[in-house]
Amino acid sequence: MEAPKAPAEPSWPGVLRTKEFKEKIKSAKVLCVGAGGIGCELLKTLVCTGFRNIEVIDLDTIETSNLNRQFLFRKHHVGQSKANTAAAVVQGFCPGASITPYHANVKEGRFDVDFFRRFDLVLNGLDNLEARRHVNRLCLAAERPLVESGTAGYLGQVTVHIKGRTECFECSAKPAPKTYPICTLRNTPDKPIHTIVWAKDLLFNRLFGAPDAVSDLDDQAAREGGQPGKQEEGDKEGGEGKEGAAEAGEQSEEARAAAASAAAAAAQAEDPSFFLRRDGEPALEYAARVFGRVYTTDIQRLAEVKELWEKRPPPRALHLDQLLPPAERAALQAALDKAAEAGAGAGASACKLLGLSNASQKWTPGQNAAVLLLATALYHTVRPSEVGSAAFDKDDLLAVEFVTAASNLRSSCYGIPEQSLFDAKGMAGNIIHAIATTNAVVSGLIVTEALKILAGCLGSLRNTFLYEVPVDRRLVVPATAWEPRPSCMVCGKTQLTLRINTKTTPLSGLVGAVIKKRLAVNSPNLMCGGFLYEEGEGLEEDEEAAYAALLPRPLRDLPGGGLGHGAILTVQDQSQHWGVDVIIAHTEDLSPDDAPEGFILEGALPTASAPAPPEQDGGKQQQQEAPSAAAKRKAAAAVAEDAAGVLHITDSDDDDDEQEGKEEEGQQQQQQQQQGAGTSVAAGAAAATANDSRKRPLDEDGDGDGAAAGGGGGGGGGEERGAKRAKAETAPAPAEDKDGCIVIDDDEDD
Ligand SMILES: Nc1ncnc2c1ncn2[C@@H]1O[C@H](COP(=O)(O)OP(=O)(O)OP(=O)(O)O)[C@@H](O)[C@H]1O
Ligand SMILES: [Zn+2]
Repeated sequence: MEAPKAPAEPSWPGVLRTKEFKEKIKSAKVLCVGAGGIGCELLKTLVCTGFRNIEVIDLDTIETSNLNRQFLFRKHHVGQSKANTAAAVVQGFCPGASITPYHANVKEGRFDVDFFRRFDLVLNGLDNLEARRHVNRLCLAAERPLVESGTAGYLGQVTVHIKGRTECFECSAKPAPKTYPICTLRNTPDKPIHTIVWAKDLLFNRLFGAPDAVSDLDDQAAREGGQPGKQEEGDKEGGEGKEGAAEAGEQSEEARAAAASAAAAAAQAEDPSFFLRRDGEPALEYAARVFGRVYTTDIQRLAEVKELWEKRPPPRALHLDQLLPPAERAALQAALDKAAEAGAGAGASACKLLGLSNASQKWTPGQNAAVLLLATALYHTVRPSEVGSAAFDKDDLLAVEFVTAASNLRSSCYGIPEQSLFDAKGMAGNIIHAIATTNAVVSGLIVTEALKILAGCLGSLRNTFLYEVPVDRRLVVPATAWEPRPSCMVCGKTQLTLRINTKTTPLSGLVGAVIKKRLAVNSPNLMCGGFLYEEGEGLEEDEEAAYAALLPRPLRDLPGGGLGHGAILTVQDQSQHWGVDVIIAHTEDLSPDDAPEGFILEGALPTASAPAPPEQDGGKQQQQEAPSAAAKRKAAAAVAEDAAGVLHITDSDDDDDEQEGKEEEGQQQQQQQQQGAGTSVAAGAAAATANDSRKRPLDEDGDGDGAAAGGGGGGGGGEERGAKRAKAETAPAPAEDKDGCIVIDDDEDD
């Protein structure tokens, strides 16, 4: 008799019950990148599942604000390395495990392809695109499977990336950096986010940041008279401000012309040294001088540019003496002296000194002025070494106080509603308040997919999405893991086209905005004919100097024939084992609306134009995924199948219309909530900076699956993928327990 054919793959989830597989879990080597909200849950879930060889990388230290959800950390850990602490704590409750921590950036050279090859699985719990893209490239180079994850409030997702079998992380387009028209930020703000971005990116940097930190915003405005500028927010590296994206390109020609005259007027009056504290100048007097310039004279000058105010009221200047009479300013001096005596240092807080203890209560204009003055003076008095190099950090209380007060004062000039410290912090830091349960569910899903990979059950792999209100009655929606996209610039073969003005764009612009930010290249190596430019470890000093000297030169005037129209630039990154060819297309007619970043990169990439806020994308995605009634029935069964061993949240019977109506209503509300929320997941393809509880769902753009606006490159392909996501499969449902949960029978089968 012929022997029955062995199944190509072990059966899922049955394989979980075998002794061999349990041994396999025990000996598997796992790399976790990130020990934050998802990472803490993940480490715990891994050891509870039986994994015993884990290495974890995280560059950060523990903040008080992490403690509400990063449950491995306690108050006494604040300030310590997340990786080291997480490893020690997990080791504490699972002494049999070997947990190796690295308090480091995953982009460091030591985490190279050989490092990645040591692992069976790579699991990401990161919060920014740049690091995610870097890990993706290393996993491809090392041929190691990657399970990616992201959460934002109640939203979350887990995706599986196996070279040659499923999409790589970069097959789907990711969001382009959000842009705000600079003329709006500088001259005509009309939303709280505009004044917050102005306070954070312009005024904060101008007073406390590195000398070049603000030049992007200032120079560009002066040069171009209001061309939209980049605005990247979010995590350490990137993020997104929700309202900005939709605004890029809102400006009419007239508004731009008016902005040009305003910018020219401002540029004329501009003397950067004005904002520096003079020798011997008392800190509070300096702060008052800045106040007078920013909120009195600058506003008065702007109000006089008539063209700007044809369709809106002009701003009203503020006068410090009216807001803060001299007696009150004297009290500020006493508070400042007290802080200096106490050696307040990094913990200095203007609010504490002023008794403003309720972070949810809006301040009066006088209180805003007091906070602004005191925060500025505190920087100079108790944190002087940081002046000239500070960068805004949402976890730095003094920085948040300064930004809140500075933006509120500007808002009151323009009749924009002021914000509480709590809300301003959320907007400045692009915070979506993290939900511990979402992180826990996501970590469970990561481990589920990791187990399937380890077991070789590749046919059972799923990308899974968590929603805030049921989509088709489901909060957890699985989809078959998508195939790689042949045109992907990372795992496939594609050439990109870069439309850029090669006469006026310097090499520094190409390297910074295109190569590093847009392409997420870590250590660029650029070649074209006789032209060569390199960065990274191992360069001699004279080489570094020679390359640095090329940076200010316009592209087409570079040595070796230049980077003019038709040139093919080969971009390589040794640290990522990755490269791509970029065809240069010279163009002089890029409008700020079409190319807010000053260039257009085409190919298998998102375009920079009109990126949609993730919240909106989330909504669109849900709409697009709303399947037909037949698909719904299938989907219910698919959930049952896919949820085996994971979660089962909804029943599949009683298919009544009333319920459907409620769900639709719920979805609409969810979309509205997401679109209208005062906080946002940061976008920022390369930048990104989505800090926070600022969790980013990886598909925040949504355009990779044809759902979102601005998805460049593969429209048709995108739709197909969207359809795939919605596609459900049928299979017999495993038995449920009385709570509707499907549980794995954990009995030994021997
Ligand atoms: N390049 C990187 N290398 C190593 N770790 C990184 C890198 N980028 C981000 N991380 C880590 O990924 C983790 C992401 O976790 P999470 O999103 O919870 O952020 P968080 O900073 O802990 O939270 P919050 O932003 O709300 O304060 C962080 O601990 C962060 O330090
Ligand atoms: Zn790819």
